[in-house]
Amino acid sequence: MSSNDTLQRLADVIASRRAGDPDKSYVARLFHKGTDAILKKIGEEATETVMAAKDGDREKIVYEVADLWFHSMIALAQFDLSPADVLRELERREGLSGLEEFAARKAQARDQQEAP
Ligand SMILES: N=c1c2ncn([C@@H]3O[C@H](COP(=O)(O)OP(=O)(O)OP(=O)(O)O)[C@@H](O)[C@H]3O)c2ncn1[C@@H]1O[C@H](COP(=O)(O)O)[C@@H](O)[C@H]1O
Repeated sequence: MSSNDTLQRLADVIASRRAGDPDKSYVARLFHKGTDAILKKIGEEATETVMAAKDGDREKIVYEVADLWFHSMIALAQFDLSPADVLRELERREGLSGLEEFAARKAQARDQQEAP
């Protein structure tokens, strides 16, 4: 079983919770609270990830990144997106050096500024 399958299975459960009962499901409750509440959780989980990493606690890093991915997936669903969309973007970037991509973006911005 691939990790893509795991992400997609979780995405399916998350999608099924959009019409769920907020009293019976954590995900349904978060959807019910709305976008700001979802984004707040992402901020919290990102901070907790940073703190775990600063402590060098490998087990905690995995735990917090799982929380971060999970809440990011709820945000994706909130905007009708899925892990497949993110994986496609990562695949598009495959083999493209981050430094080259950065330089290309800078050059493009410069060209746009200089255009009459
Ligand atoms: N992967 C997860 C998952 N990861 C984390 N969490 C919940 O996310 C919350 C994380 O919040 P915190 O760490 O901040 O802990 P907290 O103190 O409970 O939250 P706050 O009071 O601080 O807001 C906890 O309540 C966790 O239980 C998750 N809840 C659900 N899932 C998956 O989603 C599925 C659907 O869940 P329900 O919608 O609850 O049925 C489950 O079967 C799981 O597969």
